[in-house]
Amino acid sequence: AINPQTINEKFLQAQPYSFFLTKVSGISDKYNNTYAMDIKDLLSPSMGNLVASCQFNFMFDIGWLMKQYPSQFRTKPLLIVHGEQGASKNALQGQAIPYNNIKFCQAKLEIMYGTHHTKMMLLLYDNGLRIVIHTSNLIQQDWHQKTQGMWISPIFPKLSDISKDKGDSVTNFKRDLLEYIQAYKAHQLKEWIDLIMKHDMSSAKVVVVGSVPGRHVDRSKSLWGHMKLRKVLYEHGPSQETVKTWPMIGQFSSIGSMGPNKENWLCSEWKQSLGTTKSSSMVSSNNRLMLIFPSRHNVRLSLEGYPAGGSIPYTAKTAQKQLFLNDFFHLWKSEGRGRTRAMPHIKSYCRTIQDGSKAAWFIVTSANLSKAAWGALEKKGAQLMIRSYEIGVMFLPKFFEEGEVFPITSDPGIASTTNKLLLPYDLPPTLYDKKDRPWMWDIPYMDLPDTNGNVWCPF
Ligand SMILES: O=C(O)c1c[nH]c2c(Br)cccc2c1=O
Repeated sequence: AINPQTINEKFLQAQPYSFFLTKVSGISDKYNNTYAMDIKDLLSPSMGNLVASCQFNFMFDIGWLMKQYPSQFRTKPLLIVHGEQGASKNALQGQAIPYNNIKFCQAKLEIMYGTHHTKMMLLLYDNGLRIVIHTSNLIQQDWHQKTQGMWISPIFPKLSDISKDKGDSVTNFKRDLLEYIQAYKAHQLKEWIDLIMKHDMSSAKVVVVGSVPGRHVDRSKSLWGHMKLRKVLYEHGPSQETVKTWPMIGQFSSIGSMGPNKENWLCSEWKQSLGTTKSSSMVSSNNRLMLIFPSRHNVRLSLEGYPAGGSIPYTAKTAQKQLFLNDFFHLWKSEGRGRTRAMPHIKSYCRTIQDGSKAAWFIVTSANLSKAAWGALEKKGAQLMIRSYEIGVMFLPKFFEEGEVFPITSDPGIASTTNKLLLPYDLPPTLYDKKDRPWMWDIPYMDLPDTNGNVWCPF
């Protein structure tokens, strides 16, 4: 049905990829009625009769979050997994004083500058368990006028006790999800680990790509970050022959320090991982890397205006050290999804044919373009150092019975009448104008007013 009327119809229409964007206030309904979910849709009784939930995230407004649950679910046990320490940890716990159903789990962050970026919902119903892996903070403005992504699992049924089958899928979704959650080594997560073990996730078609802080060596080196991506592409990726001229695309809402030049990390180890193909990890330098990141004018003309930039924390100090990135930048454009003015907080990566009609793989994740998120090889490649917790899911054609590549589109109308994977932005990407610059959140923009007639003075 091109115009689904119920949450369930919307969910069914988006299968088998089950990749949605968040609803955006202020754009035509036709861009919100299909392939888009609001947080209230996710938590609605139509999705399942909630028994308990677990919310992994970076930023929380607990009062607002509780209002997103239907009233009958607001007293169900809720575990909040966060990365706050000290005073901000106390402040977060202070927000939950009125709610005696809320417990906390502090993810340990033992490496400097690491953060708990992971955004994931574990939703336990009376008839099974659903996982949502997404990109939105649990604050109102992350669900208002931004482009955010989410993968919504089916309801995984309970394993029949007698079944010896451990309930995993061909993509080892369950094994990888358990390995990720076990890496927290947090006693508050034990009951959720036990619950995951008891459910049948054999229908999961996506691959988990997560990051946990640490200096990972030997077998662990390929469990996380861009080395997990490299391993998955080496085993399940496209043939070198098929994609040898295909560009790689990174799309994100913040950028870390890339080092002194593109050879330091971006176009060496990171690009090598994105460019890995079945049984071959060489990537020819002529494979283009295109980076989609909001420009100053993207932000100025957005629905939120300059304040959208408050969630695009790229600093002038970091930008100044890496002007080589300017050759890679492309605009945020999402005419197909009606979201050109809904600034991206989604992070996604893919490899597509130049004309944008096919993709070899697609990832939606919490991970921005940073060594902290994806990891940096150290000790001559013997260890992968990751600072932050991240999680995302990877779509590979072979697990969706698609040949070697996905047909893709950015037009929901086309997606609804074919089985094409629907992307969040327009392809091919559009280079910045000569004079445009990447958005930086810590410098003033006084010369031109934004959508709401305001200027930006971040002091
Ligand atoms: O992973 C995320 O969601 C985010 C991480 N860091 C942020 C900073 Br620093 C400032 C403003 C927004 C964000 C943000 O949204």
